[in-house]
Amino acid sequence: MMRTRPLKVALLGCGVVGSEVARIMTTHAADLAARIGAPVELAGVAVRRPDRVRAGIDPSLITTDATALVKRGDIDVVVEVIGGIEPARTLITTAFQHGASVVSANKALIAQDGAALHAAAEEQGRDLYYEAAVAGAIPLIRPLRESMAGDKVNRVLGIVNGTTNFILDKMDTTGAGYQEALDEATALGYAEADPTADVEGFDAAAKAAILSGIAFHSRVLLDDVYREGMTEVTAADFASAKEMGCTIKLLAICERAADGGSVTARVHPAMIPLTHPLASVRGAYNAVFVESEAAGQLMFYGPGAGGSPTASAVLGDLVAVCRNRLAGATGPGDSAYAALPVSPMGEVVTRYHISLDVADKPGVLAQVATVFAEHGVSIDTVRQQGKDGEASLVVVTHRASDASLSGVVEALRGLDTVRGVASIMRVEGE
Ligand SMILES: NC(=O)C1=CN([C@@H]2O[C@H](COP(=O)(O)OP(=O)(O)OC[C@H]3O[C@@H](n4cnc5c(N)ncnc54)[C@H](O)[C@@H]3O)[C@@H](O)[C@H]2O)C=CC1
Ligand SMILES: N[C@@H](CC=O)C(=O)O
Ligand code: NA
Repeated sequence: MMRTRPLKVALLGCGVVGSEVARIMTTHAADLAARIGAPVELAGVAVRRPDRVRAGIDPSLITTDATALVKRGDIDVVVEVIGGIEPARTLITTAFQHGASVVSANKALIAQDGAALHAAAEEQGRDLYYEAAVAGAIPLIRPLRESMAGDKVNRVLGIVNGTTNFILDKMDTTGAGYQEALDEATALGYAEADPTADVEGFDAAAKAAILSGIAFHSRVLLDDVYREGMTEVTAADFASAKEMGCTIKLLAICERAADGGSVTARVHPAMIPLTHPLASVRGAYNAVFVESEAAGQLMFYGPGAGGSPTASAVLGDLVAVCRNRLAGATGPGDSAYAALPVSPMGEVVTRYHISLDVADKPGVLAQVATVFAEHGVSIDTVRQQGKDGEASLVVVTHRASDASLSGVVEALRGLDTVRGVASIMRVEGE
């Protein structure tokens, strides 16, 4: 039966995502009410620039005082789409204290303060949902938290940042320059307020921390995630990748150690074979593989960024949280009981593609090969191209630990015949 008294929603932030949340709430009001069992009313919209024209939003709902809005006491759900750590963190905490549940898209905040925010929600008997925070529209948090709650996840691997995938895709397929592609991604609403978060891998690392925590029922913080961005990926790297039948993607990889006693989480560019499903993930799309003991391999794919796709995930959470409120219940909260430690990057084992500038003279190849052998790193293939006394040497290794590879690189830099290490890239997905 439909309840007549509406559930009241406060929207914090009305930018790329917030404006789409407001639009869908208005245009789909009747369907949302039918699905929830009560009307959902936009009761206030906190913005920074009140003079801006906001189509479809009653101007009387607009306020610049987000704190007063979350303190009103009659708000059932606060939707936080401001982004950043403060004032978002204080506003969410205040919302719980004043009886509201919270839906957020804020991966930076959840990765940093998720445990404290979950505790605040639990203390007040309220919900904290954030499906939009990881991989935009793709249902990933709830499948991991709920659908897979009876299974044992061993690995989560994928593309979780739309902006960088958009840029890398453009660089690879159209030869576009980095800045040009980034400007386009920003104009399309994919990039963070400060796109450094995207291109330097902080956004993907926040998502990897959230995913690892949920997948492995452990506390994984942003600082636990090894991070390399994609700003140093060059056209030459794409050319090398092509020669190997690969392309380059910024990947997030969260793994349980073989002995089950620890986990690792990392974000870095990697070469992947063109035949791998991740290679055909284009534009701002994301795709994530989840490997678990009972289910085997699952793939989640869809739009990872953009106002409307992200609003879809926010609205899904809003419906879930509203249903919980009507039932007088809360959804599943934080789960970190396994408390698995996070191992350092040195223990990660994978393959490497190393490009060296070397002197083009007899014995260099043997010298280089000896360095690899001395560090226990086995070589898969070597390709050499010589020109005017200089040569480039491309070495692809078998699986080796990151610590061993670092030892190799340091030793190579010490060789007179090695003029420079032009690039080092991990090779995944084989
Ligand atoms: N744009 C996207 O594709 C996605 C964004 N997200 C997340 O969603 C959140 C919002 O992102 P966007 O909408 O893209 O950002 P945006 O920058 O377009 O919108 C944020 C809005 O919040 C407003 N704001 C800032 N401080 C405020 C305050 N104290 N009170 C009221 N309003 C305030 C800003 O003026 C801006 O209009 C971020 O946490 C972001 O990481 C998550 C997934 C995808
Ligand atoms: N800036 C982010 C937005 C979605 O999370 C991205 O590009 O993926
Ligand atoms: Na999602």
